[in-house]
Amino acid sequence: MVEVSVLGGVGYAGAIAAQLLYRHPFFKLAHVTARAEAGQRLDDVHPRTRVPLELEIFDVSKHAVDAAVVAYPHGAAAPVVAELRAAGTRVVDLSADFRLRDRAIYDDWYGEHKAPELFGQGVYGLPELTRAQVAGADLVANPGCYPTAALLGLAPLAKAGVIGDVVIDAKSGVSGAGRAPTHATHFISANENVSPYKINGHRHTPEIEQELGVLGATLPITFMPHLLPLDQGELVTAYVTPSAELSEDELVNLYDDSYAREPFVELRTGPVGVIDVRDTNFCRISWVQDPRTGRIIVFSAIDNLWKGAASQAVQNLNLMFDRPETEGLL
Ligand SMILES: NC(=O)C1=CN([C@@H]2O[C@H](COP(=O)(O)OP(=O)(O)OC[C@H]3O[C@@H](n4cnc5c(N)ncnc54)[C@H](OP(=O)(O)O)[C@@H]3O)[C@@H](O)[C@H]2O)C=CC1
Ligand SMILES: CC(=O)N[C@@H](CCC(=O)OP(=O)(O)O)C(=O)O
Repeated sequence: MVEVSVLGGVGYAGAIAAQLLYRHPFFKLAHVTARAEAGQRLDDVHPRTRVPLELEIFDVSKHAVDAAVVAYPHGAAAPVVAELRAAGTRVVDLSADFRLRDRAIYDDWYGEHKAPELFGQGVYGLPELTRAQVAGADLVANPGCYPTAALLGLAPLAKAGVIGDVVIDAKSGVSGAGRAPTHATHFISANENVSPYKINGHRHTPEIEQELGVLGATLPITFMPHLLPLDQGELVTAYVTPSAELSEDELVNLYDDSYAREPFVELRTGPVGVIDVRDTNFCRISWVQDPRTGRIIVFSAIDNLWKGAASQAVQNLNLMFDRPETEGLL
């Protein structure tokens, strides 16, 4: 029995990670931590999780079990991940603290790194692209929600070296912003509204550029997020100007070669919607080619809290512990 602690279990992503691990046939959810709500049960704070465990204040001597899912905000995660790693615990970190490989870029977007000795040691945990590295990793950096959807949608084109230029239009439900409400995420601001945000630059831009670069597409991207009046769900529409002409058959082959055998990628024709992947680890992808401009328009839908965060963390844990990748997720 492999024991797992979930840190930050009252956050939106942490609560779902705990919910999935509590019912997982292989892992044992040993501890769920929180600060202000310690002493309460998780299912009192988040009834839908149906996890009757008492929330505990983090204590590395108790909570450094076989593995941990750290669901803290970036900045807060790094020092705790360092403590867990020093105790030998294998970690999936949901924050951005170990996703980037260029320290200057991290510091620019997030501020000074709080565990510099571990910087760059996280394996980027997008299993469809980095499965082999995740399997042997002790520290997995779970991707951001927008990068998950954008990279899965674009990877076949990036690997084929045919992205000349790309504009990524992205939309997310409000849970993407976490549990603490702000003026922008308050019901009164978000309801009946669709609005772009972080219009002068979003920190997922360098993350997407980094991972597209790993796939062979090194280029500056345009990325623009929007807030939707939904609780969960995320849709990316990527407008790709190809650097080479591609026939319909070639495009079909590129996407089939990448994803035909992927358990959590659903290739579709026609429009995709976030409701179709709600509360699942699936990413639904479709594309069209505009015959007038030649642009390839790729659609990619995920649940930001699931494939964009918590269920992807469990997919990564499955790989790290040599379990069937879909265990506890279908
Ligand atoms: N929401 C999403 O769609 C996605 C989130 N992520 C990432 O996952 C992580 C968790 O996100 P999410 O669940 O949305 O966030 P939330 O804000 O909902 O939850 C974060 C939790 O972390 C705890 N926390 C906050 N600050 C600190 C701190 N300084 N020290 C210790 N604990 C702290 C809080 O617990 P307490 O209340 O007990 O203090 C809080 O409940 C973040 O890094 C986020 O960027 C990644 C992809 C998608
Ligand atoms: C709607 C909304 O606000 N979404 C969040 C993305 C959440 C996410 O993926 O977070 P990290 O990369 O920080 O882990 C945002 O745009 O900041």
